[in-house]
Amino acid sequence: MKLDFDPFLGATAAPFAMTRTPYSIRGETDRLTDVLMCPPHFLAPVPCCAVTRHNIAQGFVASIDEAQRRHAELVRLLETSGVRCHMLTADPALPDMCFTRDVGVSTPWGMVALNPAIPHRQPEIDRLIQFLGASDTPVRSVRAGTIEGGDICVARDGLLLIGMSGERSTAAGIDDFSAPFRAAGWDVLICPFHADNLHLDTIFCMVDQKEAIACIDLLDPDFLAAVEARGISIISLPDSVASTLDCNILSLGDRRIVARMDGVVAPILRGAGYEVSEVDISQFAACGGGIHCLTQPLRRVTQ
Ligand SMILES: NC(=O)NCCC[C@H](N)C(=O)O
Repeated sequence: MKLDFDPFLGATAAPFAMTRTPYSIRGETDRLTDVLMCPPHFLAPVPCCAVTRHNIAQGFVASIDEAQRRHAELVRLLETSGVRCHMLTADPALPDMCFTRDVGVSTPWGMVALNPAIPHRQPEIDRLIQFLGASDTPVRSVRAGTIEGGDICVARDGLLLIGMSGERSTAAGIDDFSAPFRAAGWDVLICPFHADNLHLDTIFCMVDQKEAIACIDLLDPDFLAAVEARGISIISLPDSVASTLDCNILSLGDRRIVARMDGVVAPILRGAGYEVSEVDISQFAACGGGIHCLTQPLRRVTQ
């Protein structure tokens, strides 16, 4: 395993892009073939984000049985859709580890192990690196600032979108993560938003190469204008879906979407011509994460 791809920054970024890596993603809505997940055996509400704090105050206690059953349904759905699900081993000391999205990102040049801002999530990075050690994938680590995967959207070839609440992802972390993309000539758009919304993927997700769903009133107007200027149309969602994790969908590619059961997004996307499968994620949503957070895509292929 190669532990860094800093040498491929700058002028040499493009040649590196030509090398083959087992795990690689150029676009968030390309066909998904491999995903990294972790069973929620030790899921517990940690008061580290606004949604979870609210639910704890309402008396929420996680039901592990229910969470395991729903997670297994998500895994079955992905596998029957042709996606290989790779599993991390759950750890009683890591109650948020089922939200694999936040610890790593697959890029055209290999995997990036991120740097979570929340201390109890830091050890999840070691588990990711251990998992990747068994593959031939180059792995680069973010060393400056903090950045979490829920804020990163490798939207499509040449376009990277990053959310910056300043709490989970900071300017220094974003600079470090995005350096290879910039060096390879990608457009990088940064979206400031309120930290109560935790991550960009609670209020913005790509559903196709040229379409996204978004809580437009919670997003920076300049960011939205820049996204639209790049030919991406926005399906507008009400602000209320940020806390229900309804916007937090997973694209399987080919206009196939996995969405929250009984939410507002599934019927809207069906109406827009998408094939939508639904999973009950209420246990996870109460802990601050949805389907996008529960899945870390490792490999997508262009359609
Ligand atoms: N991408 C996401 O929005 N992930 C959800 C993470 C929830 C977890 N309780 C956290 O606050 O880190």
